[in-house]
Amino acid sequence: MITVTRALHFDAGHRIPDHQSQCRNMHGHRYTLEITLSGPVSTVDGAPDRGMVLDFSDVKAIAKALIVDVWDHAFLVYSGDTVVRNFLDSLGDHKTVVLDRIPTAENLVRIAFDTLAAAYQAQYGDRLKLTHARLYETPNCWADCYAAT
Ligand SMILES: Nc1nc2c(c(=O)[nH]1)N=C([C@H](O)[C@H](O)COP(=O)(O)OP(=O)(O)OP(=O)(O)O)CN2
Ligand SMILES: [Zn+2]
Repeated sequence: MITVTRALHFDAGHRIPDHQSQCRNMHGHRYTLEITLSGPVSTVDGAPDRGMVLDFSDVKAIAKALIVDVWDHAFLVYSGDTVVRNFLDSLGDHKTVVLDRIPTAENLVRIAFDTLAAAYQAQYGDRLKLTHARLYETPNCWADCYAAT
């Protein structure tokens, strides 16, 4: 089995409301999301994806539509973070994404993985499997989510 990995980048704001240190402040990151799919390499004569598991641009298309375009230049806020939600609401036309969990790297990569696993499955069936997603919050800090085996 071969895997292919595509990296995508986006900028977003967040805060960790109960954090003991500086991450309780509203701040932003340039996130990197890495998507890894596994599957057989196409051997279909004349097929545009011959020799590929999946064209990198097709890996990108779904992740861009469902995660990057939704989170890019948004503020990712926990639904229970009432004070910040009220502030963001007061701004009117602001790109805010309300999440059902605190926007740590761990929770964000889980949301991304679950969203994308369902989408790749819907598009490509059992031919491909999302096996791994990695989300970098900073160049030094990231979280991984793996498919259940
Ligand atoms: N397990 C987690 N720990 C932390 C998370 C997280 O999502 N999961 N998030 C943060 C902060 O939001 C921030 O992203 C990390 O800041 P920091 O530790 O400062 O990361 P840097 O790469 O900038 O490290 P420096 O030492 O400042 O260079 C905190 N913890
Ligand atoms: Zn942060």
